[in-house]
Amino acid sequence: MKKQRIVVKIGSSSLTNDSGALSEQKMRDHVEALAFLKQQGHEVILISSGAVAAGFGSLGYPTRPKTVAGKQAAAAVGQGLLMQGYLSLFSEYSIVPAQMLLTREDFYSQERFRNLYSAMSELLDRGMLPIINENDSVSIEELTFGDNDMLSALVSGFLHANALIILTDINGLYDGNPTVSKSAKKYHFIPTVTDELLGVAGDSGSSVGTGGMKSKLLAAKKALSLGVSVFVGKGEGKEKLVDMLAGKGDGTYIGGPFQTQMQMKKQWIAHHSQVAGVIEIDEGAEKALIQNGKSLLPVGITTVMGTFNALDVVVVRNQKGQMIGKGQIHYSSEDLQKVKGLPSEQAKSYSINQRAEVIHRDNWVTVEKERV
Ligand SMILES: Nc1ncnc2c1ncn2[C@@H]1O[C@H](COP(=O)(O)OP(=O)(O)O)[C@@H](O)[C@H]1O
Ligand SMILES: N[C@@H](CCC(=O)OP(=O)(O)O)C(=O)O
Repeated sequence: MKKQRIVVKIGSSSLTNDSGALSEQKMRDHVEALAFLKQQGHEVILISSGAVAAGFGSLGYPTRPKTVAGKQAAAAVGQGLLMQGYLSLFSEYSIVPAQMLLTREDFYSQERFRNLYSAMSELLDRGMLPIINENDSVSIEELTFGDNDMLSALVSGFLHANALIILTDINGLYDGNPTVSKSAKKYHFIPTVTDELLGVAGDSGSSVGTGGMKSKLLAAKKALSLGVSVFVGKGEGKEKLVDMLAGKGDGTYIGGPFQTQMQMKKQWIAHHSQVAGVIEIDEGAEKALIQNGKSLLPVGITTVMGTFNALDVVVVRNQKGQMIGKGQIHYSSEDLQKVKGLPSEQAKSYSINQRAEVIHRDNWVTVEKERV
């Protein structure tokens, strides 16, 4: 099989024993399978939960803490224990893990996003095995991922992974929560994530997991939109991940292998950037952007709303007030107010790169029309 880039996410429930503490036996099983996958020549990125589960006992909590401070303290203790476990187990295969702790903000800023990409590429080029978790002990509550499902989807998208494997304590998605309904039936393959499927996916069944099957499906939906197919399930033994990759896994396959990959920058513009303002364009400019695949020029701009800097991302709407896309802009709002409606020759000295385009076609993403 051709060398592939595989992101594997392991949930807390698949790393802990009945009392909620880290299970060395479970970790050993995962590490053996990850090492085997890597030995087949694939690039492997691990998203591992388990920091809170690993740490709460040492802090004297009887169960997984519910408060933010409690979880952050537990993660601060547990992340070290988790990595200690991985370092020692991977050393048996001469694999060097590299810890990366991320927050949601790392996906908002293009500079951080770019840095993250370079660091990750360097690690992979040098044969390391990145192990990613949310930076729980510093994450601000409103900005947390909460569980690592969405984080794994975003990472697999921006790394253009060939597959995202989400390992959990259940062998896939059922048409009802199987811990509640014994007659629930398993889906082996779903081409896409519909609202109906989201309706049957419930919360976590365990005291250590967060988000349950619902958050896995939401993550799968995001991964599919970023061009990555997903598997959700469980397994045991050295060959479990290789089997999952080969379509022989015990779980649910979501999407297919033929999803198109968006360019990294467009992906960032479409899904991770924060919108800083709105501009309105005339009909000629709309046609040039949408139908002719051209860049947006100052002459087509009719209205500028909000305060933004050059290189921020803005929403573009048409004369009917419909959002038609998003793009990275080459003028600040102040300068765009001055040059809107002007010919390119007169406008270009105000742009960040002295070129006339307001949004270059390479930095433009068309979206389905919606009202803004
Ligand atoms: N429709 C469903 N199909 C399968 N599992 C479901 C469903 N609805 C809820 N669940 C629950 O989701 C749990 C897995 O999620 P979670 O506990 O968050 O795991 P993890 O720690 O791996 O992220 C399962 O153990 C199961 O109880
Ligand atoms: N970042 C947290 C993950 C929280 C969590 O429980 O996530 P998950 O088990 O993936 O549903 C940790 O390491 O404990």
